[in-house]
Amino acid sequence: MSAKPVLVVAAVIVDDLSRPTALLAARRSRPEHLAGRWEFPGGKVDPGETPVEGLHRELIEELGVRVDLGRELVGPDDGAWVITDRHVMRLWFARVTGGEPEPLIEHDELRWLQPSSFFDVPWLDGDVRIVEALDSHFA
Ligand SMILES: Nc1nc2c([nH]c(=O)n2[C@H]2C[C@H](O)[C@@H](COP(=O)(O)OP(=O)(O)OP(=O)(O)O)O2)c(=O)[nH]1
Repeated sequence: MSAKPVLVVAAVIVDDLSRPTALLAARRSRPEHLAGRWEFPGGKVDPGETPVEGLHRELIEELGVRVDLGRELVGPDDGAWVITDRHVMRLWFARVTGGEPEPLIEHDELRWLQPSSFFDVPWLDGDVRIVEALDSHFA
């Protein structure tokens, strides 16, 4: 029997929640096997945290920003997104309300991407279908 998947929460940070034209992608700097690949900022939920609490904490730790959350990007796997054989991810749209995003830990570069350049960067394998699904949400 396989173990229960670990929940990862992440943000699709956009320029405008009601009419997004760009999202903020982050390049991982570690661990080595993920370094150089791009992802949605976020991380694992800690014991005792709700997913939304965990997401706010991760965004402060990783990017130094506070955000307003929009709606969840509901996925096809019981409402979430299976991203690896051990992790399942939930994502929310978000808009920065405090601070300027910086790659503080885990990342070494951030980039705003418009739909025409979504695939200019090499996403983590599990994120590819999420980025594809996002296209229809952008102006
Ligand atoms: N944050 C994030 N993780 C992703 C994405 N896509 C994807 O496959 N993953 C994988 C990478 C990792 O194996 C796992 C999340 O782990 P993480 O390293 O971000 O979690 P964390 O910040 O809590 O880190 P740690 O304390 O365990 O070091 O999910 C994504 O878009 N965002």
